[in-house]
Amino acid sequence: MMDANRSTARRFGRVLETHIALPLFALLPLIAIWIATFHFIAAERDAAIAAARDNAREQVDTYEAQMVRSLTAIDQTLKVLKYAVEQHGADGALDALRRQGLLPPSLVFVAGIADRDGRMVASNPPLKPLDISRERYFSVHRDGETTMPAVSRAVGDAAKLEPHLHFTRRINDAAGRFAGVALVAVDPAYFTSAYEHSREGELGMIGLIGDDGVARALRVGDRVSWGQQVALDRIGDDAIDPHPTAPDGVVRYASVRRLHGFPLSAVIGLAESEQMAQYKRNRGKYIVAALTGSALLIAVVGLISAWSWQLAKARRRERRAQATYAAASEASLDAFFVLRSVTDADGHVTDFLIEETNSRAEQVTGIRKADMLGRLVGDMLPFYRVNGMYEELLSVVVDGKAVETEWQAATSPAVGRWLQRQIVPVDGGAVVTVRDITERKLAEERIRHLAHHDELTGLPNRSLIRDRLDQAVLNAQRNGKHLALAFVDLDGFKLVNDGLGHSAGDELLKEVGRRMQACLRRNDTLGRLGGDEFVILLPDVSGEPLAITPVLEKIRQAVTEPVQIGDQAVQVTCSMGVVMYPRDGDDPKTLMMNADAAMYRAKDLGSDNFQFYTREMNASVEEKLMLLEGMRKAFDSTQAASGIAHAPAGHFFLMYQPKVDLRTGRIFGVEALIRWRHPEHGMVPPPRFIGLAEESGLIVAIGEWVLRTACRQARLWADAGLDPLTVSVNVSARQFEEKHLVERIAVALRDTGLPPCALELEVTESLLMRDMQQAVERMRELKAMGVSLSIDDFGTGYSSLSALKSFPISTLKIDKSFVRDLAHSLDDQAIALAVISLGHRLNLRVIAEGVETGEQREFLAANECDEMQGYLFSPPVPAERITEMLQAQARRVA
Ligand SMILES: Nc1nc2c(ncn2[C@@H]2O[C@@H]3COP(=O)(O)O[C@H]4[C@@H](O)[C@H](n5cnc6c(=O)[nH]c(N)nc65)O[C@@H]4COP(=O)(O)O[C@H]3[C@H]2O)c(=O)[nH]1
Repeated sequence: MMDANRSTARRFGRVLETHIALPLFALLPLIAIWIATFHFIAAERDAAIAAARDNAREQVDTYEAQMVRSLTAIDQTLKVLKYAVEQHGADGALDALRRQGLLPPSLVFVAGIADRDGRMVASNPPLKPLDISRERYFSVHRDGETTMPAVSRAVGDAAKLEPHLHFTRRINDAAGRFAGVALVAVDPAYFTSAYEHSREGELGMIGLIGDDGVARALRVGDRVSWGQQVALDRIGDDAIDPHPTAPDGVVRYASVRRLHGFPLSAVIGLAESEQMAQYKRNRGKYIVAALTGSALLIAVVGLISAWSWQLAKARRRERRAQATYAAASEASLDAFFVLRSVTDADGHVTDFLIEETNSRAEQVTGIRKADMLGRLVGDMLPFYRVNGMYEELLSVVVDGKAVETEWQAATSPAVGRWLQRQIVPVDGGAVVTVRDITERKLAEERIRHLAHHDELTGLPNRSLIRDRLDQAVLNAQRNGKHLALAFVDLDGFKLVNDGLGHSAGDELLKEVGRRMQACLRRNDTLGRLGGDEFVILLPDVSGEPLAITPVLEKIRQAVTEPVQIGDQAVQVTCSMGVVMYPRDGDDPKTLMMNADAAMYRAKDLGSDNFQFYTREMNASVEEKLMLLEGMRKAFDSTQAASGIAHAPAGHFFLMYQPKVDLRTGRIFGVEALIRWRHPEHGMVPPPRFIGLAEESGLIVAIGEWVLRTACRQARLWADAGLDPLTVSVNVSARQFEEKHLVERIAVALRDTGLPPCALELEVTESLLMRDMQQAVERMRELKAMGVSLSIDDFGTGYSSLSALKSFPISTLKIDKSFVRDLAHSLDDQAIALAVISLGHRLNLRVIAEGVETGEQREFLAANECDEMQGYLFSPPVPAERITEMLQAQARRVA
């Protein structure tokens, strides 16, 4: 209902708008103009008609009077002629009248006398002989007396060729008998000479019409005619209606007067076109004036309406825009303020007045909208003169350029929130929009943090470290200072990660990160490159490596402290490679490369230490490349020359180290150990190239070659009838994890014909811990095949006892690092004893490697270690030497 009312009101309001109302109102004067015009025209026409009628009447009256006078004079002449004839006879009548001066002027009138036979007997002026006996009027006169004279039609005759009218009267003799006719001949033009152009116009008609309806004289303009038939009955006395009239059919206001005493009527006709000409001219003028007035009115109204329509349209558009803007700004998440500049007497802007705002602005300012409108910003927010906002507004208003600023609010209710204001100049002021961008800022901050930090530890990541290093190098360059960069790699982390799971690994990394961080100063950077690799940047150090040794040692020790993860305490160490700027490189890339090299050197040197970079380290990187290339070549040529007992330089070959039963002293097996004689560098020890082969993946192919060669050799020994031997082959992690390991071993055994029980695979403790479940499955398959397994280097890793229980192994090997100081180190003794008793408790045989001295052997034997291998008995030797040993042993037994 309300809506309907509102829309009606709106429609009504629209009607009242000038561009609609004005044309409507303009119709009134327009109609008035035309009513008045037609009224004037009608009045004019009536007046013109009335004037025409009056004219016609007046003129016919005048004409009538003239004609009566002329005709009476003619009739008088006739009567005089008649009397004279009766008195003097036809011959003397004219002379008598001439004498008396009673004859009419002969120029205009011809007075004549005809005898009873119709012959013209006398005339003035004298005429040629004329006979009128056949004229109608003659017979009329002959046949009887008439009261009025007869008037002939205009005729031309023998006496006078030009047509003329005969006015006649009967002449009687003394006895009253017909004696002839008195005649006056008159030119018809005589009766129309009263025609005046000024009165009758060019088309006016004036004339005498006989009672027979035939015109005796008729003049239109200058032309005089006669003889036409004129319908007198249509011409009334009052010339009421104009109608077509003789002789030309022109429409005339005509009026007729019957002439008393004559068989004639006087007729006046005034041409309607001439009588109404003035009226018509005036009518044209009125219409032109009305048209001009209307056109002017329409033009003015049209212009005003168009202008008003444009104005209304613009206003409507503005209103709609304002409504849309108001709705949009109300719904907007941005606060907005429409500010009008307030100026002083000199025209300088001194403050800004709030003209419009929205509800969001209430939330941002904490001030009600009603309290803001109409107030000066300076009164409402006094601090705006000190926080730069006023200057900004001023510059926008003065320069006419929009500005955008982000700031953190320092006052409530938005205190602490990030806001963005945009000031846009408008006519007479500015519009300020304020947006809360806190969420965006936080998200940006978070993205920035994520982009530059490691998610797990929250430490700077590679890109941020690189940034800081770049910055630190630049600073050091500029200020002539030094900086140190250390690459830290955790030793044994993989074991924890693989053995205890990734979350344990993650915990360990976080804890180690925290500890290292605790050892550093605030402007040092600790970052994580990924995996178990960390980086430490000490941006401001003295150029002396010794000066940073304490902090490095502190870090090393902090890392080494056991870490409690769940119910288990784990321990890792770290290897650090350290470089100094500018000593070890003058750009970030070189520094990082060299720190990496130094870190690898620390690893090579047995881990749990830090190494300062030296030039030689890079050489070892080159050496690695050289070794890799050499290994590839060596492997190819070894393959090609397979079967040659003593391999030439550049080939791989195997040496065998006997394994001896500690109780009996008999050789019961051998360990196959690979050897590589480099063509230029001579013998390359396995620790130098096995890791590289592992890294490059070459170990899989090399390992298979070792396996097949060792099996073939064992088969040769068996075939030679020597004591049964078990050949042990080292299997590296990469090899062990290789998909087809079990098949490859089966094929090698089948190809060489070696019984599976004669083969033992040595795997390292750390290898098994990488993926315990898969490792156990593999071992079970191998055991099912008949191949035995032993754990190499036992005691160096983190094998849990429960894990060890589930491994299907037959032998535990005590690492030579524990055997080395067995005679003196109580710790090593304890470890050896623990391994022996653990092995025995799990029904495993225990073998000690690296036995070099009798003391070591005694200790091991005394503590029930089962087997041993080491230089004490024999270093690794070629196969032939083993053959000899076995033969000697056989001989001893025999
Ligand atoms: N100090 C000392 N050392 C002794 C003594 N007796 C034997 N050794 C050395 O101890 C290492 C025993 O091998 P490992 O622990 O399996 O350690 C091996 C093994 O892990 C790896 N390796 C050797 N050959 C192969 C192979 O064919 N395949 C794989 N995957 N690894 C191999 O290289 C390591 C080193 O091999 P080698 O240099 O041949 O070094 C051998 C051997 O020469 C001793 O009384 N005192």
